[in-house]
Amino acid sequence: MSKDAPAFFIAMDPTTDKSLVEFRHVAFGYDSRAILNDVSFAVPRGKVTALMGASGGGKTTVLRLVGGQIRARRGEVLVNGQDVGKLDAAGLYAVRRRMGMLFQFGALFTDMSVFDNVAFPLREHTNLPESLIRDIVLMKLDAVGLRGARELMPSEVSGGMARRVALARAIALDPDLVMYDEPFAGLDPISLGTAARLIRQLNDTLGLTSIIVSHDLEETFRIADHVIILANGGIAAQGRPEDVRRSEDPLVHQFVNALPEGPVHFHYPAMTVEDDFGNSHGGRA
Ligand SMILES: Nc1ncnc2c1ncn2[C@@H]1O[C@H](COP(=O)(O)OP(=O)(O)OP(=O)(O)O)[C@@H](O)[C@H]1O
Repeated sequence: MSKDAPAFFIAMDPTTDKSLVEFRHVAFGYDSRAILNDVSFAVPRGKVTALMGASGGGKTTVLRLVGGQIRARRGEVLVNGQDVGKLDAAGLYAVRRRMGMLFQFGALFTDMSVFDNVAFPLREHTNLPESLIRDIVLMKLDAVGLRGARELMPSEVSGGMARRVALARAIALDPDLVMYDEPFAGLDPISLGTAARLIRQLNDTLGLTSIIVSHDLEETFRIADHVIILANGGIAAQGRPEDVRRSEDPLVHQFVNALPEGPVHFHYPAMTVEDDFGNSHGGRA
C-alpha cells in the first residue's frame, strides 16, 4: 500500500495462502444441542462460495463463527490465518473491519437517507473528511446502480433497491470478505437475478471474497465458484457447482434435487411421536 493511500484502505493480504477462511475440525452447539460436528472446509480467496443446506443446518451459525459473534467449542476458525476464536476484543474488531455482512432484509436505518446509510460505517469507523466520505459513498452507490437514489429514504425504495443499498453499505469500508445471509429472500425473479449478478460482479471488480448463504439453488449455483453443502452437522459435499450437482451421494442428491424424502432430517429434534401424543394423556392418541 502506498504511504499516500487513505487510512481506511486495507490492502489485500499479500500472502500466497489460497483460502481466506478456513474451518478446521470445528464443533459448535447451542447449550446441549450440537449443531456442527467436526466441520472442516476452506473458502477460496477471491471467489464466490455458496454455503447451502437444509433449514436449521447451521449455515447462519457458520457465518456467526466467522464473524466471531460466537466461538467454536472445538477446532479453529481461521480468517486470514488468524483463529477468530482466540482473538481479544481489539483483535476481533480489526478482523471484523475487514468483513462486510449483509443480512436478509438489509436492515437499513429507516430514519436515514440512502446516502447516510452508506456513509454510516465510514463516519463510525474512520476520521475521513466529509468531502471524501461523499466521494466514497457516491462511488459505492454507483457500483450498485443507485447513485441517483442517494436522497431517498428507505421507505421510498423497493425491496430489491434496499438490498442494493445494504450491499453498498457492506462494501463501504472496502472489506476483503463479504458475507451474505439469504440475500435473495423475498425478491421477485428479476430483482433476484440482478442481485445475484451484482454480487458476482462486485466480487470480481473489487477483488472480494464472498460467502453466500442461500436457499435459491439455481441462482446460487449459477454465480458460485465453490459450493459447500452442510447437512446433519457436517459437510455433505464441497466443490465446483457442476461437480456437486453430479454427486451421487444420497444426501447431496436429495438436496440438489429438492426432494422431500431422504437422509436430510425434516424434523427438529423432538421426543418420539408416541411420547408426545401417546397414552401418557389417557390414551387420547
Ligand atoms: N441463539 C440460538 N440459541 C439456540 N439455538 C439456536 C440459536 N441460533 C440458532 N439456533 C438453532 O441452531 C440451529 C442452526 O441454526 P442456523 O440459523 O445456523 O441454521 P440455518 O442453516 O442458517 O437455517 P435456515 O436456513 O433455516 O436459516 C437451528 O436449529 C436453530 O434453531
